[in-house]
Amino acid sequence: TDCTIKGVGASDAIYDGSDFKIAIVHARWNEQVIKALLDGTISSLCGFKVKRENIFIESVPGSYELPYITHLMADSHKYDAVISIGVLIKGSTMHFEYIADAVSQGLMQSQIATKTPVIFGVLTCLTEEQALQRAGLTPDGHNHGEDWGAAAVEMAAKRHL
Ligand SMILES: O=c1[nH]c(NC[C@H](O)[C@H](O)[C@H](O)CO)c([N+](=O)[O-])c(=O)[nH]1
Repeated sequence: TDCTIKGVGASDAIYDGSDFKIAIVHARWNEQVIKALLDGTISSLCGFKVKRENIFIESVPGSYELPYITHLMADSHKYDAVISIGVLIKGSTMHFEYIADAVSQGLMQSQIATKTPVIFGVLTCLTEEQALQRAGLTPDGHNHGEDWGAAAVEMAAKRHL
C-alpha cells in the first residue's frame, strides 16, 4: 500500500472470544482471493480464542447476495457477530459501483436494525493487484481478514454497551 499512517490502532483491551459464536458469509466470485481472506479471518478469530466449532460459514454466489444472507443470520440472533466477505474488482462498466454501494448500505442497515455487529469484509478493488495485496497474496501485502476477525471479536464484546 502507498501510505504510512493507515491502519487500525491498537484496541483498548484484549478481547476473549472463547464464548462467541461468529458467522462468516462469503461470496464465491474471485475465489482465490476469497479463500485467502477466509483463511486469514478464521485464523484471526482462533487467535482471539473463538472455537472453530463456533465459527459458522455460509457462501453466496456474489457480493450482491451478501446483504440478504447476512441479514438473515444477523436477525436470527444466534451469532455474536457476522463477518461479510466479498471481492469486487472493477470491470469496464458501472456495475462495480452499483454493487459496492448497495452492499455497503445493506450491510450497515442490517447491523443497525438487528443490533448484531456486521463486519464489512468487502474489498472494492480497481485492479486484481489491489485484491491480491489486500489478501496478503503479494510480498508487500497484508491480509485484511486478520483485521476483520479482530473487529468481530471486539464488536461482539461491546454489543451490550
Ligand atoms: O462478488 C462479486 N460479484 C460480482 N458480480 C456478481 C454479483 O455480485 C451478483 O452475484 C450477480 O449480479 C447476481 O445477482 C462481481 N463483478 O461483477 O465484477 C465481482 O467483482 N465480485
